[in-house]
Amino acid sequence: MTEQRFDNYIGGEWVAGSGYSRNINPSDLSDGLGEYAQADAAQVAQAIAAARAAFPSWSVSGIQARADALDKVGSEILARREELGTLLAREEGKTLPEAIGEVGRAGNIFKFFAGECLRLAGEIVPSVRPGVSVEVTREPLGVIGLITPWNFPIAIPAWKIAPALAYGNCVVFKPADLVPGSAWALAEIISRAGFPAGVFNLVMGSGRVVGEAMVGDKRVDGISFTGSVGVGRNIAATCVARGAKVQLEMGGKNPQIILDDADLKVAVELAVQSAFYSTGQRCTASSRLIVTAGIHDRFVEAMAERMRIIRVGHALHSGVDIGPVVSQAQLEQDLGYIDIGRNEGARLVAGGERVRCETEGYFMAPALFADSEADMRISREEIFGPVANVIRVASYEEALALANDTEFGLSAGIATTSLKYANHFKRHAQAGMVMVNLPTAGVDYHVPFGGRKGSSYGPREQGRYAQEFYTTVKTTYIGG
Ligand SMILES: NC(=O)C1=CN([C@@H]2O[C@H](COP(=O)(O)OP(=O)(O)OC[C@H]3O[C@@H](n4cnc5c(N)ncnc54)[C@H](OP(=O)(O)O)[C@@H]3O)[C@@H](O)[C@H]2O)C=CC1
Ligand SMILES: O=C(O)CCC(=O)C(=O)O
Repeated sequence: MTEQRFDNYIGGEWVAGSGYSRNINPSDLSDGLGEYAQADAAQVAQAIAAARAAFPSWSVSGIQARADALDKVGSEILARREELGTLLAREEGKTLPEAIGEVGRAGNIFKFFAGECLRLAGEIVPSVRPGVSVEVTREPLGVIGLITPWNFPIAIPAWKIAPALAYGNCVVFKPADLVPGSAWALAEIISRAGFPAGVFNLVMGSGRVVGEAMVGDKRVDGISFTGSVGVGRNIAATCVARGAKVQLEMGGKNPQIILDDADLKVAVELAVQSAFYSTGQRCTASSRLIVTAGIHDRFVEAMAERMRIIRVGHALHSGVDIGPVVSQAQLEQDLGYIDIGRNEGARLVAGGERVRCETEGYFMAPALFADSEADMRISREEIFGPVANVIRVASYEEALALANDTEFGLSAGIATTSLKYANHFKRHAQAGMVMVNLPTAGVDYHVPFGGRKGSSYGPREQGRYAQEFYTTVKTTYIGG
């Protein structure tokens, strides 16, 4: 039976791809979600031209119209949360409750930025010259290329598309080839929300073809990217060379410190959440559990006990805690790190093997290593799967030093009942986001998101801080 075909959206029209690729359910490889268009470079150029043509009038469009359209998108996403969550869980493999939660987040983001349209403010400041006044205002950046990863198929697109449109930009959006279904559903909602033709365009296809064509095109004024460090750095190099604005969200090797005085139950629960939920496929996941000696053995034992009741299975089945890994390549990467950890001399406490379920999919048991050292590859490299390791330290000071000893700086967590250590950590953790007695993953949608060092580049995403990337500042001097 032939599967339904889903086309690109360019200049207000649905346009057939130059080819199609099949979207497959990682929980059940016999389940196809449809065939999704693959754009070629010519179609990308067409989408950029449509966005450029729409920009002059959209950039000065009324804020009420923008707010209404964004609010409509948000309302429809929220109303269809279960259906869209099912689609998302089916194509990406996170569990249904996680997927419905992500869809809810996407809906709320559109509603938040509907409000932000009305709140964009400027400044009037006195001049140092008599008889002159100075205005500082924000204007849209222009045409923005958005490149998103597979691990949050609707929330990450939402937190890039909504602010881009709210502040008057036109968008060319390239979702990850592994998860075009949620992106297409979002585009379809946007196509009916009242945005003029060309303001929003969807071009599906591979990073090598579609992504590179967008990044290299001089008519694209800015690129916002989330994904791997290697791809992000190449994108930045191209953008900087041609003077385009660039915003990157990349990897993490987020530390989770557990101090002797932590509540053991709280510590275990947040470590399980940070390391294994969403199959560990979050840039905010923690795969580095840094534990002080006084609680270390009790913590490892309690983790092993807790992991025994984690249920791995089909993302749509009830009672499942952790769905499959997203793809064969990612599964091989995760299992490869199990071998690397073993070969480095770390002790595998639990999990790490493939799991057979009633359907054929990319299932693996979450894995915990102990007795690992800070300089091992499993302690330093982002794994992006359900694999965590415990590093024993003697003191809070050693824990903090290790937490900061990484090329990344996205999220950092501490489990402690000590206000003194919590406050010190909050101040000295070299990360964009700090979590006290909470998992390193799982963030709010209305406050800044992003990191330091190798994790991020450019202005923060989300909340009102998003305007830093999606607008450009103008200073106007007015004489008498
Ligand atoms: N920080 C995060 O949230 C994420 C981090 N990662 C990390 O990256 C690793 C690999 O995942 P992967 O999906 O391959 O990540 P990538 O960085 O390859 O993909 C992210 C996005 O960039 C696109 N892309 C790929 N190559 C190019 C290019 N040359 N020019 C422009 N765009 C491009 C991808 O397209 P397409 O996939 O369609 O080809 C996708 O849309 C993971 O194991 C994990 O470590 C991955 C996902 C999210
Ligand atoms: O932890 C979260 O809520 C967000 C994580 C995220 O954005 C990511 O993994 O890319």
